[in-house]
Amino acid sequence: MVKAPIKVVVRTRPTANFAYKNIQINESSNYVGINIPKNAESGYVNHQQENWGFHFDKVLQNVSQEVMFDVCAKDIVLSVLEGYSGTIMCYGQTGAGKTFTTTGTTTDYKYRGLIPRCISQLFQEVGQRYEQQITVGVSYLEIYNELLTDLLAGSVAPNDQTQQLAIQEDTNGRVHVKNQIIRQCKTEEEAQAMIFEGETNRTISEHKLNKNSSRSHCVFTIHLEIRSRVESTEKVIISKLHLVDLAGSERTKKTGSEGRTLLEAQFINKSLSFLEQVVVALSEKQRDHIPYRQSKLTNLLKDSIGGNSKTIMIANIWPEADHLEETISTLKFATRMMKVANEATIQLKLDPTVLLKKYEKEIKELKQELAMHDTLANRGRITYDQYTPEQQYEQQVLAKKFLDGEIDDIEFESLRQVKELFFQFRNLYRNLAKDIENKNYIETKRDQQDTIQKKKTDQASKQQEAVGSEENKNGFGLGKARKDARPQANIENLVNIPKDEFPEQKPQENVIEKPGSPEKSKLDNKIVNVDKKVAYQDFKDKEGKEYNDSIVKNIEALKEKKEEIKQVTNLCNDIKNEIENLKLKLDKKQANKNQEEILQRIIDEEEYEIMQQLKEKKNYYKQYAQQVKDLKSTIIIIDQNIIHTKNVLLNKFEEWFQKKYGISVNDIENPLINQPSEENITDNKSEDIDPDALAYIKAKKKVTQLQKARKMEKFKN
Ligand SMILES: Nc1ncnc2c1ncn2[C@@H]1O[C@H](COP(=O)(O)OP(=O)(O)OP(=O)(O)O)[C@@H](O)[C@H]1O
Repeated sequence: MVKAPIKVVVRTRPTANFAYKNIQINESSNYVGINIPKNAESGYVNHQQENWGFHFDKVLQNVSQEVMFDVCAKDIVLSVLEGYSGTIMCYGQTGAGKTFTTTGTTTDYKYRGLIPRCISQLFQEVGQRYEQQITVGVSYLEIYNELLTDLLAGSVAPNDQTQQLAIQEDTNGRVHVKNQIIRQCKTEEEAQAMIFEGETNRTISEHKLNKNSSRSHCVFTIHLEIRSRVESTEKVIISKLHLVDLAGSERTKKTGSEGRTLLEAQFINKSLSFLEQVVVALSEKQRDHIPYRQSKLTNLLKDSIGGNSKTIMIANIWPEADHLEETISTLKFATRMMKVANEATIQLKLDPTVLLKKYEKEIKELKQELAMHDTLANRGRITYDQYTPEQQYEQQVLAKKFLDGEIDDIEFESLRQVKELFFQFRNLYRNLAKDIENKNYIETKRDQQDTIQKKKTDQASKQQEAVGSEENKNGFGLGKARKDARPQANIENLVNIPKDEFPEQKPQENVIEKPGSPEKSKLDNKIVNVDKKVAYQDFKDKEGKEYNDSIVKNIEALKEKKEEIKQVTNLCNDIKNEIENLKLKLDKKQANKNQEEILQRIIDEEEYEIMQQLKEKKNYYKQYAQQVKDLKSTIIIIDQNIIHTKNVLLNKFEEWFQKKYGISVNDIENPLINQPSEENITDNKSEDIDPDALAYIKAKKKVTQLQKARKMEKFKN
């Protein structure tokens, strides 16, 4: 942002009748002095001012058009190409050389004015700025009797009401002219042609002082749109260069205007006096209201005077004795103008095409993200802190359930959770791999022991057979009788206590029992007489009742909670679908918008209604999702309670069994009866199956999975 006062350059019109007695010009000190001797008719006591002295940024006398351009326009053109808007305006009495300065003459090339010279320089610069794509547009307006006329709109009558254009301000306070024609010019020639087109359409009124003088204000504007060719951005720099040829500032009485011309002159003076008021207001620091809206001229030049433009005013004076008053008036106004500070800024706009592409990309990415977050229970609470040990355990339980097939789906709440779950899966995989290794080791050991044991048993049988034949010979036949006495049904009906749930049996490597020895007989008798299932049921009804009841109660509660979570999940899904539908509706509405509506973020009633509904549904979704979350935690807790109580019950049963029968439950090797197949076990049915059987199945399933994993690992290696 550059804050700088408006620059003022004084240009004198060359004349053979220069008022040397009255006007003193010092170009090196940029000074203009005026002396008007006191009127003798005013008497001895005369307060009439005699001398005026003015200092300006530059005072130019008898300079060429080229020098004029170099001093006043060259830098402004360059800064317009940088993105700053600029204004060069010519002010002065009729005939002082405003049009000559602004447009110049068509008779001689060297007399061309600022507008054609600016166009030339601009196109030269544009041709050299390869890294930028610069679009040049031209507009030409005339303000005549407070009416705006577009000089590029064909030939129009000066006061044709239908040609009225409107001055508007956008949301950034930038001034625009509605319905104004901006001709895009690709070449310098095209742009130069616009000057002539405008000139032919310019309204010229007959005037007493100068036939050619204009009674209107003319604003020629070069519009630039600068895009970078190097980086892809939706930002477009927009800048304007106004070249303003103001109407003559002379007073009405002097022109001797009559009728229609008088009306014109009043309008001119009015709009110039409004311009003066704006300048006065801006030059006084304490003034906060600037009366821009009083006239079309001040409204149109709002950016140029006290706004965000780099502005130069050229005060054209006609240094002849006849025009001394007008000269003083022009120089006074010019001095005021020097007190006005402008704050030049680079103006940007967003290119709708690039912006649309960017939005499309953004929408795509957001949709992906949304899909990820769709199940997010509480969107506002995404955090990226580390999971606490409790949370990690929760995720571990979830991962286990998923691996065990207890749940088929995981509702992710955040990316953080996805990450954590991945860690947990890895941990589980590592642990399982270790387990498999250990189990394989134990199994190999067992096989070895079994082989040794088998060999020994075979030997013992042979010996026993030998003894038996001896006994038969003696008429006892005990061996066979004992064998038959073992009740087969009882063996099969032994209680279905999973072996895995009891402590691992230590391999009894050194126990070599002689068949028929007293210890072995005692053990065999015990096994034969104990029905595990009956014993376990008996235990559960009496000593283990408290634990068994707790398990039953928990299983009931689990059932209830599972039903509840099912219902709330359904509700959640319904709301999710409703949200999806509303979003689709909203997308559709937004797709039907035009670019202006998108840029101005215009929302109609229906869209607002959809947004409200969406907000409401999202709140409901949050509540239900929270309920699901709470229920899940409850279910996990109940599940853990069941497992824990079951372990306690089984341990107590083992103690009780040992006490009662003198052996461990594990000493009885028997298959489970009515063993449900793994395939038949589903979450829904699991509550109807004996929990112990279920635990066994799960354990078995786990081992199978471990073995599968092991195989897979071997396969991969
Ligand atoms: N610096 C100059 N060198 C040569 N001729 C000039 C110069 N300034 C003005 N003139 C001549 O003076 C005449 C009046 O100038 P011009 O039409 O530019 O005045 P103006 O201020 O624009 O008047 P109006 O307010 O009527 O538009 C023209 O013939 C123009 O060629």
